[in-house]
Amino acid sequence: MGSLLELQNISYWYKHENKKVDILKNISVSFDRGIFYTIIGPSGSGKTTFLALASALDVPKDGSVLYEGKDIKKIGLSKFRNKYVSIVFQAYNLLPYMTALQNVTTAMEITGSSHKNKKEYALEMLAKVGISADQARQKVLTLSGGQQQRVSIARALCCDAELIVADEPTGNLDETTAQEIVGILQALAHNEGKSVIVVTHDQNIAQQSDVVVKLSKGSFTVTANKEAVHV
Ligand SMILES: Nc1ncnc2c1ncn2[C@@H]1O[C@H](COP(=O)(O)OP(=O)(O)OP(=O)(O)O)[C@@H](O)[C@H]1O
Repeated sequence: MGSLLELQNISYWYKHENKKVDILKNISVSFDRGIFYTIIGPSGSGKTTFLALASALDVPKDGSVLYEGKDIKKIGLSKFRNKYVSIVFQAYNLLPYMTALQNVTTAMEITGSSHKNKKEYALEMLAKVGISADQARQKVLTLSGGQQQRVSIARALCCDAELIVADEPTGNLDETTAQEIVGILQALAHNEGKSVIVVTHDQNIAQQSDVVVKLSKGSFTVTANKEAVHV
């Protein structure tokens, strides 16, 4: 089976005072199901830009992004964003005055989820990431940072995308809670066959991932932490 997501000869640059500033130069990386990837690199190395291209929040200046071998432009960028990829943000991006459950069911409605009983499925996804039925009925404002990030992961799961991308998902959390969130993301890859791509500054998280993509000065290196993983 081919890769789930493939970035082919991707380049990205910004224009700054009429000069071209290269951020990513001719990068090719593939992402497979069942693998937990981390993207690391110094501040400004283009990690967030990379994730934005992988999740169609932006388009590369050069090169293409393929999903199951098909150019995501052909799939349609908004359809790809809605149906094929789920994004977890550092700042959770939940609707604060809604309950955890409403946050998840609202996302299911927006993405046109085909689940018949949305509430039941949302509760199941929330339970999977450690949010009880009681907590699910609380306004997210009243939940801790770690609980809010769990809710945002449950929201990411509810649209059944095989590809989950996360930008510094543990950036606002203490070490213990961060480790729990990493455990959840790891389990999604290893037990549920998702392709999980996490941008992080944290070396400890990178060490726990299966494959590390390191960005530096526009170029990149890919290292497998596990011998069984081909890169
Ligand atoms: N809209 C923009 N216009 C010009 N330059 C930009 C723009 N957005 C980002 N950049 C620059 O592109 C570079 C890469 O940014 P990016 O956010 O992808 O890096 P990063 O590795 O995620 O950084 P950090 O770890 O600090 O979040 C940075 O130098 C940033 O200043």
